[in-house]
Amino acid sequence: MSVVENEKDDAPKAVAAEEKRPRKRRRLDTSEEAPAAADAIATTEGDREDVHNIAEPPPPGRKSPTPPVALPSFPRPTRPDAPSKTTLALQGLDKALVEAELVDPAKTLLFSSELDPEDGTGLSEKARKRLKDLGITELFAVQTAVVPFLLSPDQMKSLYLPYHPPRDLCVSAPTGSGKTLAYALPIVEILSSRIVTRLRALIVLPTRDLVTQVRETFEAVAKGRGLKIGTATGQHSFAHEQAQLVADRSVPLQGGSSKVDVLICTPGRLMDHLNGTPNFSLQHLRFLVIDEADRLLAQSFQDWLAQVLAATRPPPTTDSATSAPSGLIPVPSHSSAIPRADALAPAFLHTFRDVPHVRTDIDEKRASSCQKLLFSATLTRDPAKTSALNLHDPKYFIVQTLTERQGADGHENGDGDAPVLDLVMERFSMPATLSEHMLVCESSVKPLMLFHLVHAHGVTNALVFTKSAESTSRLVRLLEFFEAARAAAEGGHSQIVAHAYSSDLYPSERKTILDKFKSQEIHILVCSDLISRGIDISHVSHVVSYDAPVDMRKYVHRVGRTARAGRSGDAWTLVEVQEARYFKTMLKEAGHLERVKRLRVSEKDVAPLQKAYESALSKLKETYGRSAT
Ligand SMILES: Nc1ncnc2c1ncn2[C@@H]1O[C@H](COP(=O)(O)OP(=O)(O)OP(=O)(O)O)[C@@H](O)[C@H]1O
Repeated sequence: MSVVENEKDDAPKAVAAEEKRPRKRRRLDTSEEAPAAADAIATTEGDREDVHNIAEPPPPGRKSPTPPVALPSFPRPTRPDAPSKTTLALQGLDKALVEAELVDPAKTLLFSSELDPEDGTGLSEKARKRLKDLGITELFAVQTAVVPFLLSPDQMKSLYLPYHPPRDLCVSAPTGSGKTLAYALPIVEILSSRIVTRLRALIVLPTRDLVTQVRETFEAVAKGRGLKIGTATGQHSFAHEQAQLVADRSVPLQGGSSKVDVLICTPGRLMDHLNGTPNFSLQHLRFLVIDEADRLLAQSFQDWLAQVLAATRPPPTTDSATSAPSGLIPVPSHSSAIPRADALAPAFLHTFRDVPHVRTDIDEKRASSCQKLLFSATLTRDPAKTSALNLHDPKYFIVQTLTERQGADGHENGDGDAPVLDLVMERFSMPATLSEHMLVCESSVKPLMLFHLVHAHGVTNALVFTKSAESTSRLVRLLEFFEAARAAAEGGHSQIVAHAYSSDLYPSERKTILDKFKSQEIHILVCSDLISRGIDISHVSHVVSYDAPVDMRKYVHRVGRTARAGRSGDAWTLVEVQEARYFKTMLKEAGHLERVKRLRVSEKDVAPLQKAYESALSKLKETYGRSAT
């Protein structure tokens, strides 16, 4: 009984189980109908509906008809197109860099000497007048972008922006395009509103010579604006510099005690003051300029960048630091310094000793007001280097000739090249007024080739770059012997005066030599890469790379010593036969090979100089007591 009952009970369950069990898969029909039905299957949406219709199960009671003839066929998966070079090059880049604003180097902005809010420069009447006195009547391309960016809107002119920190700025613009004025002008404009002196602008440069040069620009622009400008390069004793930079060193002052508004310095000396000068403080910095940024970011000297950035930021406010009552900002460890309320930067006010700040929910976060400005003709795109700067919402400007790849608006054309691509691929922009040549020759005839070029082109204002201080002095001696031999043989010739310029010289000697070169008492300055960056000598008509530069950055900076500020200039590179392939590949990779024309010099061309040259060579051998070639 129980068995029957059980059977009865189980029956519906069995049916249900049967229903749940998946139907047996129908065998694919391979009958003759199949191809016809398969033809009906297509890949369009409409056709797919047909496929579903075919696959409908037969109505109940009917014998199963021919099952679906085939599974729908879909297009074979194909490999996607390989990503373009552009896509690959832009991978992993900072969004800000990808969205860089392109500036046409030909763009200029004429400004009137009267205040004109319409021109969008943001320049005050005083600044316009000063520029006019300096003979500057228009802004160059890089300045048309950077000056308004830093001067407008109006709130950006504040000395402190603790609740609304300013955007940082990265600028890549060709050599001689006026980058110095692009940052000096807005800095002077903004700092001129100050009442008390604090160290508010720090300009870091890689060499002493550049510090001197940038100081001259600042002094020229800031004349009559009441700002104090200082330098720190190690040229003077440390104590002397300390006395120039800091007013009171006797007691520690929390807000520092600066005697200058603007400090222009090399990173090494900056570190010395940061670590060794009492009351030297960077808490009030409104501007941190890193000129020749790619070179300076490559220098890890004493981890200078990290230390400088740390000194501009307010110290953290952790409750665990002291036994301050709950809700009160603890007194930081350096609280032994004497506070002066007005001397502390707003973002540092919580460090004010003995005046605890009651923290509330409506307290706004205060940040450093320091705006970082990076400049170079060969700006790095290395994310590792730029990330160390901790840039705040950076804006990039790239001054670069519009190529055929790009539209007039600077945005990419059909082939997908973004404006930033040239920077990413290290295809640096060169001055349009520069003409470039290379001369491939045996290393033994390089001096003769140089002398030929100098005389054939009547060169009297040239920089000649060599690979070392030793080859600099040998070349200068040889040129002196050559000029003397030539004058003796031919008589009546005015001689070319050459001088070596190297780091072995004392700063005062270097200044004298540069001054003589500027006044054209010296016609040719033979040097190493010491002055290949940044140095601005307007009348340099020729740059000769006597020893070919080893990388593109060096090439760009060397040749950029001529053709500055819209003037024309020539750059020649002497390339030894065995170096030619490497040099050309370097240019090609930088997309620059077509710009550098080949120069050919025949034996006939140099024949008139041969005798004097041989005489000079034997004199040099006597002097050095060994082979001179
Ligand atoms: N608006 C202007 N009008 C006339 N001359 C200018 C203007 N701006 C800059 N100059 C001049 O152009 C020259 C080059 O400027 P600067 O040295 O700033 O170039 P740079 O872009 O910093 O070059 P580099 O990359 O080689 O350092 C300087 O002699 C400067 O006085």
